[in-house]
Amino acid sequence: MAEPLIAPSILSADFARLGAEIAAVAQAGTARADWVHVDVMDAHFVPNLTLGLPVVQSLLKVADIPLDCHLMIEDPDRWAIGYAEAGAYNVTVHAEAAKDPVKLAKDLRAAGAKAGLSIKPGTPLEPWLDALKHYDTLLVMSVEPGFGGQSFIADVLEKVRTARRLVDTGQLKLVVEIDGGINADTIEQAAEAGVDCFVAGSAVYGADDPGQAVAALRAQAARHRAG
Ligand SMILES: O=C(CO)[C@H](O)[C@H](O)COP(=O)(O)O
Ligand SMILES: [Fe+2]
Repeated sequence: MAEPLIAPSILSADFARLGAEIAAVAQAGTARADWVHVDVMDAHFVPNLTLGLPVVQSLLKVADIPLDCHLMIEDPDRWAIGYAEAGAYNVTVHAEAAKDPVKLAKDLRAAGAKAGLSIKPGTPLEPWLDALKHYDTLLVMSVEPGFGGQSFIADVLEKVRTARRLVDTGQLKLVVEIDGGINADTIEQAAEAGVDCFVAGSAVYGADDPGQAVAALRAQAARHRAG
């Protein structure tokens, strides 16, 4: 299996210095993150409000690293395409909010982005397996979406194991990503279950040295990868 991917979430970064906070995990070397995770929340699909397309467009001008946009919004069928057209590397929409997930994935890919589908902790994987054939990433939420710094919900690892099996047997071709409560205490069980990409917000931006936290999490995940 390829090296684990680490995607720091800027939800826990200083919003007054987002460019510098991204640069802190984009230095060359082992401290460089693979993607930077951007949590877009609209105060409707989730109770919290963060940032939207104008901020992402500005970040894309200064960020020297792929942006992984996690859209926790109502009506992604209407709004997600803007993030792809702006140049986001991966655009993830929620299965619970998408009206036509297959068309959405095709549109995101046609606009040049990778397409991601996310499921909340209580959402089963099975109903989405056909749609996932059109997606590049599956984002398994391991906290209820809306806030950083919550505790990891280990029950979701069963969905990760199923997705890993389907990828390893060639039935799906996507990156298995996990989001919520990932830190030095939880990353090993997620790695053992078969996660490819680990989102970490508070564990990276709450650390004294965010780059060092990226390197440490990646090394820890690599030692515990499945397969
Ligand atoms: O999507 C999210 C919350 O809805 C965040 O990406 C996630 O919670 C990251 O923060 P932490 O690692 O602190 O849990
Ligand atoms: Fe997220």
